[in-house]
Amino acid sequence: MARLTIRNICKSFGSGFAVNDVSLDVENGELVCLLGPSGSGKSTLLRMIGGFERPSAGEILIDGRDITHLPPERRPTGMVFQSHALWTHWTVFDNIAFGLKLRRLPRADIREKVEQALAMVGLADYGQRMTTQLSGGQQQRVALARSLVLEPKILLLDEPFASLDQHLRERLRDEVKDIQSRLGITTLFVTHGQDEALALADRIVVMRDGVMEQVAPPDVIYRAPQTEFVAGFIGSMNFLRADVEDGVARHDDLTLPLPIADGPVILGIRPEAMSLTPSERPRAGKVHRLIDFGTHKLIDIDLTDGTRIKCMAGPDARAPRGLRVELGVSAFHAFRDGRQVYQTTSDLEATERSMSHA
Ligand SMILES: Nc1ncnc2c1ncn2[C@@H]1O[C@H](COP(=O)(O)OP(=O)(O)OP(=O)(O)O)[C@@H](O)[C@H]1O
Repeated sequence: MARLTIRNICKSFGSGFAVNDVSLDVENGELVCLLGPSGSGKSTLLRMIGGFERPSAGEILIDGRDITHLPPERRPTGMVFQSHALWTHWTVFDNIAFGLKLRRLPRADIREKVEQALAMVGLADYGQRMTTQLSGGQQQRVALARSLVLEPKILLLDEPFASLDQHLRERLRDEVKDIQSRLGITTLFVTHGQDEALALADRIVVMRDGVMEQVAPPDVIYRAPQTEFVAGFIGSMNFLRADVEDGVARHDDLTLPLPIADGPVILGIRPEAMSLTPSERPRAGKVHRLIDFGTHKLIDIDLTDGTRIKCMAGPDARAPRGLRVELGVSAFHAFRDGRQVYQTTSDLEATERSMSHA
């Protein structure tokens, strides 16, 4: 168990910053997901923590000890990469034992630790196989065991399941979460999959262009996105352009009370916060199509200003194509210049509740 402190860390490649002045504290046993689009600096940040990239500025501390300039092998970190880089001419056992042999542990200790690590990742009987005889998911498990066996204080995972199919990815994700919470190991997990981050993380760091847009538990990120970017990146969000006048936001298809200064605004409304009722108005929004997901339905609506939005409805909902509808809204966010300037109390209450549990 360890505490990780990142202070004002920067990394520039040539003229641009891949990571720009990032500061973050990760608590003992916490699992933090770095989430963001391709090129947002997630891997660079992780690689600096692991010692595979030299920061241009800033400090990295583990339990208060400055490790900024130590090489990877002298850091108490273990890293699992997207491509597992196992030694293909060695057995699974030898792959996992390698780091322990470098540390010159007695053979009996090595055997015991490797067997424990294999059991932990569900490969107890696979020690004598060659790594080429394993599936992609099993190879990633070996990569994980190879890191865990060294008992790192901090585990760093860089999109470890990106190359696996969805089903296997979900299974391994759950297994990693189980192992991580059982061992209580402080973990950073890079992903560009929002589902993965929402399912795994104690806290999510949303990154964009090398900076942190928001750092918060998953439900806070979902319910109280601080920027328009975070709102659009996590979950599904409908964005509507509206104008505020005298505390009311007006859009062709929607009017909402909005106690902020007059002027243009972007409204953000989740599909599950929208409801529909049939309309008599000839210029009301119109059903484009309905997709049945079994547990719920998703209805695409074409609004009069040409925007297409999504509305979530129950499994029995019906909405024939072309039906005119009025929109109802139970919760929404408002953004100006990319920043959140207002959100409804129902969302705020949910956020405050979850923060008081954190
Ligand atoms: N060795 C390098 N030399 C030059 N530029 C680099 C290098 N490594 C990363 N970059 C640049 O730094 C930026 C951040 O890259 P990084 O790999 O950290 O992003 P990422 O969020 O992990 O993306 P992905 O999800 O695609 O892996 C990108 O613009 C990338 O092109």
